[in-house]
Amino acid sequence: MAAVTYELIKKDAKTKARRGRVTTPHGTIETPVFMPVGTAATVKAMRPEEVKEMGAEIILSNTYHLYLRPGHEIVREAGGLHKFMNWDRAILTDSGGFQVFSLGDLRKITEEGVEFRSHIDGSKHMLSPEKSIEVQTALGSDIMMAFDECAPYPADRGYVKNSLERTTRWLRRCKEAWNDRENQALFGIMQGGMYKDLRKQSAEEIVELDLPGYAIGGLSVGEPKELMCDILDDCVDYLPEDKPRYLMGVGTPDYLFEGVERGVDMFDCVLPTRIARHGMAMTSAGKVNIKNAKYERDFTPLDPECDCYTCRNYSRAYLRHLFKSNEILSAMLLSNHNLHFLINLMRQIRKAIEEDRFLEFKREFYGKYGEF
Ligand SMILES: CNc1nc2c(CC[C@H]3O[C@@H](OC)[C@H](O)[C@@H]3OC)c3nc(N)[nH]c(=O)c3cc2[nH]1
Ligand SMILES: [Zn+2]
Repeated sequence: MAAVTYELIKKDAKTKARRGRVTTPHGTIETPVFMPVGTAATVKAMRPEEVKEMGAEIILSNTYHLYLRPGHEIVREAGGLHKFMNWDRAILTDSGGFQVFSLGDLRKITEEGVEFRSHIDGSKHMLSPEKSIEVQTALGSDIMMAFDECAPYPADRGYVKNSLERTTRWLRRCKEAWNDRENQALFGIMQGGMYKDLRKQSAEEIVELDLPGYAIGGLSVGEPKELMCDILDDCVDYLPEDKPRYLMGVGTPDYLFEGVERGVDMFDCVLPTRIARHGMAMTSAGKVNIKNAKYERDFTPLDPECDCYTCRNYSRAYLRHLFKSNEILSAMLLSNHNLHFLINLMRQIRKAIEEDRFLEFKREFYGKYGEF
């Protein structure tokens, strides 16, 4: 029995949006889904009970960060990531490919893998397909991402073609190193930059390996939104209909709608918790910078349409006070709200697809949310 399976429940009548369910060894995931990011084995400022209470069925963590600190052997000795971080639902781990290119002090890419210096202490390391799978096996995540190169944007066609072909060779090596297939799934990652023919080539090469799920990588890397949507218009369809499709690093509400509309099932983004720590909230009436002086005597909830713990118990004036006073509770309360907001938005999107009113819901949301 494969570790991860996908069931298509309903397709939207007017768009490629689809409602589905992913089954994993640590429970099922209703899709489309927004996955909270827990890079260093914690969803920042949140206790697992709170993340569970808001309805999250899967969270993400990161090979690059956990390999460098505390080290995957320590997590293995702790009984794996689920035990270590007290999270008994599903976990997806990224392979480290993206972080090596965006965080580490990049030394060089070879056919073998990538040599880099740790962003923590400058020590030298090598991540390869085999090493990435070894680390993710030690972490015990339900879904392991293949070790890939996320091509930079912009990048010329020749570079992108060579890079995607190496990523495919790395994926074959990841599949060779993938052993516990009953308990851990391996997802391939499509690359190909902003070149539709290269996206098709990458998709054909990775789908040939018949993996349990596939991600669309190499996007949300600084390209204009229109360009990302244009690429997605075609490349989602290059992936099989009976497997989950994960768009990596996406995103804010508008990007979630655009991705769902084009048939994407899974999303992740660090923004909800990252902007929360700077006092920026996502609300049904658009973004709110709670540090703004206009909230000094505003004793109404952050978002009157939100039923999260923060909106039920605290006022904007109090949240502003916490941020102005640099209180730790500020990050906790606003992270809770922002995650709840996105998880709740996906719940409403799933319901809209079930009721064949996805486009109407999207228009209604855009009308209220204002500028993104
Ligand atoms: C933000 N835009 C973006 N993120 C991306 C990530 C990291 C997500 C991962 O990195 C962390 O957030 C930066 C999250 O923890 C997430 O974990 C899975 C990608 N990872 C891989 N392996 N390949 C890609 O092509 C890729 C593209 C991305 N575009
Ligand atoms: Zn709220």
